[in-house]
Amino acid sequence: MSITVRVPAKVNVQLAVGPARPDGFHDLANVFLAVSLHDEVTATPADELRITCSGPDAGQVPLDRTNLAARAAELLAARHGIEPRVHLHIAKDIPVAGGMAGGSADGAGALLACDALWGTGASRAELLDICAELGSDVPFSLVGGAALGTGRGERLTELPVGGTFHWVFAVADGGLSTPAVYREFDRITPDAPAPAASPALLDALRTGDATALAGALANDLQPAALSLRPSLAATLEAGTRAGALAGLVSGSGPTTAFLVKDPESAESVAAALIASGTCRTARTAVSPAPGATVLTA
Ligand SMILES: C[C@](O)(CO)[C@H](O)COP(=O)(O)OP(=O)(O)OC[C@H]1O[C@@H](n2ccc(N)nc2=O)[C@H](O)[C@@H]1O
Ligand SMILES: Nc1ncnc2c1ncn2[C@@H]1O[C@H](COP(=O)(O)OP(=O)(O)OP(=O)(O)O)[C@@H](O)[C@H]1O
Repeated sequence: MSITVRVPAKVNVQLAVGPARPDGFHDLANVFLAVSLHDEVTATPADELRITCSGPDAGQVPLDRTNLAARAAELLAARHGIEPRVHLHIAKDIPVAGGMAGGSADGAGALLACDALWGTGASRAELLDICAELGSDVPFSLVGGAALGTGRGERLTELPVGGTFHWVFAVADGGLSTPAVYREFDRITPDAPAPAASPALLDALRTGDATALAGALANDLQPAALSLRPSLAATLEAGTRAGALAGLVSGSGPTTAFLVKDPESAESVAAALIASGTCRTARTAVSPAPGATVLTA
C-alpha cells in the first residue's frame, strides 16, 4: 500500500522582517498564500528510510537525511517509538531553492503521508508542532490557503480569501540561500522596525480585490535578494512591462512573482517573460490552494 500527499508552493504577499533575534531568527509578519504549483510525496513501506526524487530539478534535491521529507519521517517515528521504515518518493514540480517553500512542502507532505501509512494518528496540533521543528515555513505547507505567520513565521492565523488570484512565477537560474538573504537583510537594514501585517493587504485578500492586493504587495527581503542577484531587477521590469498588475521577489527569491488580472493575462505575461530572456522559465498558477492533502489511501 502507498499513500500519496499533494502539497502546494507558497508566495509571500507581505513579508515584514524585524531585526535579528538572539537565536539568529527574525520576527516576521509573514502573509502566506498557497499557490497551485505542487509537489507530491508518496510513502511506501520499505526495509529502511530511503528518498527518491523525480522531476526536471531532481538533481538539485539532496537524497540523504538532510532532506526535509526524511527528517519529517524520522521525527514522527521517534515520537511514536517506531522505526522510519519507509520509501519516500518526491515528484518535484516546485522550483528548488526558489523561495517557494519546496523543501518545506516535502516535509509537510512526508509527515502527513507517514502518519497515514503508519496509522500513528497524530493530532493536528502534534503535526503542526513537528512542522515547526522542521522549519519556519513548514506549518504553512500543511495548512495552505492563506495565513499570517508570526514569530519566525511558524505561528499561524488562518486568513479569509474572497476570490481567486492569478499569478505568473518567473523561475531563475540557480537558487538563493535563505540564510544568506537574511544576512544581507541585516547588513543593509540596520534599524528594521518591528514587523506588522498591513490592514490594506489583509482587506484586499478578504475582498478578493487583485488591484488592491497588487498595490499592497511588499517583501522586506526583496532589496537583499536584489543585492545578491542584481539581474532580478530586469525580470521584475519585464513582467510589469508585459502587463502584470505588480511583481515582487517571492520570499527569499530568486523566483519572482507577478500578480495578473485574469488567466489570459497570465498566459501573455508568462510568454513575454520567457521571450525576454530574463528567466529560465515562467509558470502560471492560481491562489489560494489547499494545504497538504492525502490523494490515495
Ligand atoms: C523566507 C521565507 O521563506 C519566507 O516565508 C522564510 O522566512 C524561510 O523559512 P524556512 O526556509 O522554513 O527557514 P528555516 O529553515 O526555519 O530557517 C533557515 C534560516 O533562515 C533564516 N531565518 C528563517 C526564518 C526567520 N524567521 N528568520 C530567519 O532568520 C535563519 O538564518 C535560518 O537559519
Ligand atoms: N525536499 C527538498 N526539496 C528541495 N530542497 C530540499 C529538500 N530538502 C532539503 N532541501 C535543501 O533545502 C535547500 C532549499 O530548498 P527549497 O526548495 O526548500 O528552498 P526555498 O523554496 O527557497 O525555501 P523557502 O522558501 O522555505 O526559504 C535546497 O538547496 C536543498 O539543499
